[in-house]
Amino acid sequence: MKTKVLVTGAKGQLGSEIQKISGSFPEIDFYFTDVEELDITDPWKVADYLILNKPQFLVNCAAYTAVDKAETDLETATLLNATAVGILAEQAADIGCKIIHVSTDYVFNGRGPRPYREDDRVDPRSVYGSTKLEGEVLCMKNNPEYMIIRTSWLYSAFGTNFVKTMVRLGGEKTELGVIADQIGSPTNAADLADAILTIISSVISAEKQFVPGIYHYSNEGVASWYDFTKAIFDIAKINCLVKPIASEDYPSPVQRPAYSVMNKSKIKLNFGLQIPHWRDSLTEYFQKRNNDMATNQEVLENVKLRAAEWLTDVYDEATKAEVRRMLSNEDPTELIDSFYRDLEFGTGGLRGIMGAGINRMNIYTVGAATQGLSNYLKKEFAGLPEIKVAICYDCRNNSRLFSETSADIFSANGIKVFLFEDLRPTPELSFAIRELGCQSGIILTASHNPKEYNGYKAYWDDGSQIVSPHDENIIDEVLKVKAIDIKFKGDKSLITILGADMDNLFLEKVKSVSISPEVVQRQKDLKIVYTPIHGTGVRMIPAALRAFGFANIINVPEQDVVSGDFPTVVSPNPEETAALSMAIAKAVEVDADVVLASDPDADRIGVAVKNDKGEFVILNGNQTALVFIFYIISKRRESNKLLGNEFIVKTIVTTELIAKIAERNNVDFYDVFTGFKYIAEVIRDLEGKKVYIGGGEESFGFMPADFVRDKDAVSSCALMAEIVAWAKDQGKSLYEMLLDIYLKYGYSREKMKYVVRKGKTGAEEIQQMMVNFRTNPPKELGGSKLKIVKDYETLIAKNLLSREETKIDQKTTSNVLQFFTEDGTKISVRPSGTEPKIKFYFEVAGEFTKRADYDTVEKLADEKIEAIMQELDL
Ligand SMILES: NC(=O)C1=CN([C@@H]2O[C@H](COP(=O)(O)OP(=O)(O)OC[C@H]3O[C@@H](n4cnc5c(N)ncnc54)[C@H](OP(=O)(O)O)[C@@H]3O)[C@@H](O)[C@H]2O)C=CC1
Ligand SMILES: Cc1cn([C@H]2C[C@H](O)[C@@H](COP(=O)(O)OP(=O)(O)O[C@H]3O[C@@H](C)C(=O)[C@@H](O)[C@H]3O)O2)c(=O)[nH]c1=O
Repeated sequence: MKTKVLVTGAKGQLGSEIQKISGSFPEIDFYFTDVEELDITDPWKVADYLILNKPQFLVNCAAYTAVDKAETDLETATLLNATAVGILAEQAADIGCKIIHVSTDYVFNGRGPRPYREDDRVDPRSVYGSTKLEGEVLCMKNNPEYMIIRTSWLYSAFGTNFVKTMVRLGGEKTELGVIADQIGSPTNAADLADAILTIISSVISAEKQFVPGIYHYSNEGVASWYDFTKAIFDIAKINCLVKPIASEDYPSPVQRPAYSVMNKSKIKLNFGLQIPHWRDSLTEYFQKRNNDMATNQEVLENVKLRAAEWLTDVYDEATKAEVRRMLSNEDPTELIDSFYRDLEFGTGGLRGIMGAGINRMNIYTVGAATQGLSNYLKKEFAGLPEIKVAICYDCRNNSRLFSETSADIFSANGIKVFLFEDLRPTPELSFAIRELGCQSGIILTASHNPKEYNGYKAYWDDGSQIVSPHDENIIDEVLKVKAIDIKFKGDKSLITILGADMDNLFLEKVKSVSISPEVVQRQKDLKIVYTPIHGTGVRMIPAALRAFGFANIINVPEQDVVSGDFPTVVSPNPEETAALSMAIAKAVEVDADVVLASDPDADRIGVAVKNDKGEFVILNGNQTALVFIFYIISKRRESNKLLGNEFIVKTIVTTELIAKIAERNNVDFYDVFTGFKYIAEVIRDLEGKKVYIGGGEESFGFMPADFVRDKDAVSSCALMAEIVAWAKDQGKSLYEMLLDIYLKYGYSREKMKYVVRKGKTGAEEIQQMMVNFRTNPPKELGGSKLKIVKDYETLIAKNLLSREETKIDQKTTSNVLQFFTEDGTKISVRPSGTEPKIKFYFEVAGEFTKRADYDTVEKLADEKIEAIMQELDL
């Protein structure tokens, strides 16, 4: 699970720099807020936000920084720099969240004879300085887990600051007087941002300790404002004469400290930081700025040309108006983002932010996808008298518009369309494709992405997402389509609306997933809290639970509201505690047996259960899959429903315990590449020969039956409730049952970590990492010898001890490497196909023989994973 870090004042200089580098800290889940999202002076909003999102760290970058203005605005400066800090610190402490608060050199009087140390006497000489000091005091008092980082003379590419003012004045004037008797250390906010995140990261990895206290951080070196200006003009090649002046020659409401150099030994020592000299950092600042400007100019010209094409009559008026607005906006960011590349139709379909432009989800990009798919279907199924597709959509904004547009386009191409009357879960689409004998189907959904996104997934005639060779072929067709080629004018006679009839057929099938109806009957009052997190699950999952026989389904009314804005959550992702927090609160209130959740398109499932301390904890994806497989096999065995021709499927990065359960029970099992389309492929290959009884992967997805050929949260929620009922029937909780599984089959702990490397150089770095792992695999991991290396690119498994090589049984190759050690550790490495990431999946075994040892065993396993991560330099 990632560590959650809340950043307040995130649109200021420092906050923006933190945002800019946040991608390099994949272990952190960032929550960026500024006054619109979280006004830190509002105690109620702060309390709600913290309780809902439960960050582990809070970095406060919000402040009143207008030094002169503060002199006549004591009230606001105090509220923001002092009172609000006290509130943040206190409320953070209430939820066990550490606070890193940023303060200033202006807390000193500026008469120091040597660089200020953290414990030197404070004596602010301005309202800004004294309110910041008050904030420090309240922060320390209200949260024992605090770090105060005092910095000085910040500048950055964002916001207004001394560097930007000087560049502007230098361009306007031929001569400038700048104070030479005030000495300090200019600080590039990018360096401070990096220092803060490095500190947090090293605390997360337990490499360093969070030692509460005050710390000083600025760039190395000393300068007067005059020296600083000279350097700015020098580096930026600005032709303006700088003259040194005295403080009294530059009258202002606040006389700035004469000397505010700070001693930084403490922060350097405690966290091993290397701090750049201010002059080097300033040079780098201008280099970056120049590079950005040059690239931006080139990109901008190109983007403007592409945007101009969207002003022709092929596009509707609303779209044209939107493009005109972007073109006339002084800030070109939105225009660039919307037009700098084509939104890619990949093997998983489309996914992107909604809006006008070639890199956005809109009726033209969706239209091109549908037109391309139509062209391919007509070639591929030319021999059929009729081609049929099913269309489904989720709760997202525009999902309905995009599905209706697609229905028109398919029908305009002579294809028969079955369109759901209203939102429905992804698994129901998969079912409907099979039930209606369609050749293809699409769903408009962006799964659990943020609300700005939408997406388009394409399915084949077996109800599975498209696989090779159709995926590449469809991509080729889509790439050929131009806006003018899209046939938007639908043929309504070819469009049939699907509704309750299909729902009933689907529910009948879902009901057949139940293995122990008698247990459900006995435990029909099981208290189940269920949340659809504003998505499609609300349509079918409570109905599925009732169809199984459960009668006590407790909802979270606020989250039953269907909405593409996901108003009660930051991210509608059922694997995140924040998304489940309302459901868990409800579960605590009613003392529920289980919390179930589904993501917006109801393909993925979240499960929370009470642990031995009575707290609700979320099962990870491996645990969920493990529980399902354990139950399915055990229960089938118990009721003589294992006939010998059954099989299960998991993905290669999913826990090996599942394989163990299958092996010990003589059930065939297959290991496939990540993605349910590969699980579906195995089912297709074994159709009529063997019986599929379940399959899943670590990504919180499970597929209990083959009438759906994708992740299915509808059947999964109902079956998970049955499992909880089964455990309860034996006087156990699901948590206890999970521990039983570990006791019987062995304990393993899993974790995933990804490393982000952006841009062209990042992609090269990721490739290089894979090359290094291939040519020079680690000899030992976590104190145990490496035994087997599986390379899915060559499909060869090497036993390093016996030197034996065996072939891996997979239909295609994939850029994945796996390391297995003698003591049962498995590490899988694979670059993401769609994002600038390389993913590492860890699984370590543990010695677990007594329930009472569980916490210790888990802790040891976590430590082992951390140690391996360090060995791999992650
Ligand atoms: N700038 C400097 O030279 C130095 C700054 N510092 C300290 O470093 C920290 C970061 O400074 P810097 O990035 O320059 O500050 P900025 O002024 O650039 O950013 C502060 C941010 O806080 C936001 N904000 C204002 N009111 C609220 C509110 N009620 N709730 C939430 N956010 C709010 C501001 O929004 P809006 O702009 O809309 O008001 C702004 O985006 C501060 O603590 C500052 O005191 C220390 C030494 C030097
Ligand atoms: C524009 C200008 C400023 N100056 C002087 C005035 C002042 O003493 C000094 C810096 O001016 P500024 O107003 O940019 O600096 P100021 O806003 O005081 O900067 C401070 O901001 C707060 C938030 C902090 O915490 C401090 O560390 C410090 O960075 O430069 C000149 O001498 N000539 C000029 O033309």
